[in-house]
Amino acid sequence: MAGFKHENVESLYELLENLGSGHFGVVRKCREKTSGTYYASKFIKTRKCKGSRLGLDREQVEREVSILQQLQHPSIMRLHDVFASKAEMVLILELISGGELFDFIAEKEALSEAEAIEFLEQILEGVAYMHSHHIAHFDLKPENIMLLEKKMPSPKIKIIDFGLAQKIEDGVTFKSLCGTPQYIAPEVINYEPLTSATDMWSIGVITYILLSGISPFQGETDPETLTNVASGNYEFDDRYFKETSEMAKDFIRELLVKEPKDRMTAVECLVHPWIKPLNRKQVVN
Ligand SMILES: COc1cc(-c2ccc3ncc(-c4cccc([C@@H](O)NCCN(C)C)c4)n3n2)ccc1O
Repeated sequence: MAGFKHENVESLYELLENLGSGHFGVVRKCREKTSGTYYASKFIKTRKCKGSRLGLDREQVEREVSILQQLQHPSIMRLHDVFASKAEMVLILELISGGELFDFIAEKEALSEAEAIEFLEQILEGVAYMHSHHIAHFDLKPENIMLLEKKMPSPKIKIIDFGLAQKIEDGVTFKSLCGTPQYIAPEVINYEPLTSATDMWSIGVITYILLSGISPFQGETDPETLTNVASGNYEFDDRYFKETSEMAKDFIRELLVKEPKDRMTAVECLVHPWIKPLNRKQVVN
């Protein structure tokens, strides 16, 4: 993909309906005029000056673009083109039409272990790939996992929103207080160095939610949620986990570990017996 285009995005793309919006900006469906291919276009207002509270830092968006340009994996949404003007940047992205995993879970309340494993294996392959490129996402949550198509027998997932992602450099400490309370790891709250293990905590939380429909650390308020995360205390309430296999609980236990270096890596998760059964006896329904 070339560098940033400076012409008007509408010279090359026909802008269509709004798909949604969020902290990141607005996402619109669009159609590339030359090929007729449909994409998603993410419009991001950039700050006019350093002190301004409106818009995102240009460097922050350039970092997201640089990270996306390094990632080509089936589980990670693809960046196709980028436009930049004085006050706005537009990312042209692979169109993902199946909605958020968050909504998929909400409709089903909880998934079977086999369904959860099918999603998690794809998420872990994408995360193992990004970690192998020394990139951490730092905002993994069901809202940032989208389904490529609705109603497919085996839905394909896409990880989106790399707005908080960072290159993890050896010897370079990265700390941040960003993220969503119920998914962030204890080291984020304690303002300690963040690493790829920070993503693995979030995957433990996502797994817990996929299997139960409830969130392990969710409190009545954000401060209460953060206190629960910092304590690392959670339980497998029998009302939601009585049918859950010990193997699945072990998988979660090996991720929701306060000490980052003691958590499973994405590669270790992919060979955990719950994800990759060693024999038929270990296969879950
Ligand atoms: C690259 O970063 C982003 C990509 C996207 C993205 C990429 C491809 C794509 N195809 C369809 C959509 C889409 C469809 C419906 C709603 C949304 C979005 O507004 N909500 C999903 C994002 N989530 C962060 C709430 C996005 N998207 N969204 C959304 C947010 C991002 O920060």
